Amino acid sequence: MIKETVFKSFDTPAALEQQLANKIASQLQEAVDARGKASLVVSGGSTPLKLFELLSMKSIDWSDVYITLADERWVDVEDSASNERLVREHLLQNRAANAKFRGLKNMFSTAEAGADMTCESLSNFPRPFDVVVLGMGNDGHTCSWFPCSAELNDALTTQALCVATNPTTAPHGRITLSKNAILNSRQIYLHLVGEQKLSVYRQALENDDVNAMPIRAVLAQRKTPVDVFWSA
Ligand SMILES: O=C1O[C@H](COP(=O)(O)O)[C@@H](O)[C@H](O)[C@H]1O
Repeated sequence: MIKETVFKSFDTPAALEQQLANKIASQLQEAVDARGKASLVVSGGSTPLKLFELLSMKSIDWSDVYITLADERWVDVEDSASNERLVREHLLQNRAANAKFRGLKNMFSTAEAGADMTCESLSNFPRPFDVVVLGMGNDGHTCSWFPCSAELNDALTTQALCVATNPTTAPHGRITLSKNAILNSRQIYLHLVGEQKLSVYRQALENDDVNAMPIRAVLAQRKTPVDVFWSA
């Protein structure tokens, strides 16, 4: 059984997004005030779009904020499946247009071939990350740590910043930040919407088998605070 830490429940996605955007913005600004720069790691998928839009309108020193992704599908950055495209269209706009974004995809034809360059490009990114926003799939994956992928163990154990993965139950080769990279952060938020995600989350708390549900690698650790934000 994994002991739950902070779980915040909201009646609507809009109420959640409002509060989470406020928290993230104030933590980023505090980081800028304390250290001159801040770093934010965001996830892709369908859940965070409205959050991105709210965040993009916050009045903080965006030119001192560095943003990257928790994972990326190895597709063209214009592709509808690209997480970078989502970030460019929904987050790097309004006031946040001044943020410094570093994507994970590069010119190599596969994630395996491009992984070293992606790790290298993140090597001088401000760390520990100030804020990491994770999502979770209905199979218990987070980032691109898929239960089905042969590279899961590598993603959960390597000291490298990122790893190429090839999920068999989801489309596209991918690049993902490693567990060590994700946990080297000051605050992690897990952003969940809907009853199905709640039920998957509750199931994840039942035991600590990370191979079955990789989100457990985040939920079971106590090194980095994890606040779960869930809305109906
Ligand atoms: O494949 C992915 O899925 C998860 C969850 O996505 P959602 O559509 O259910 O919000 C996401 O967190 C991850 O970044 C993405 O690449």
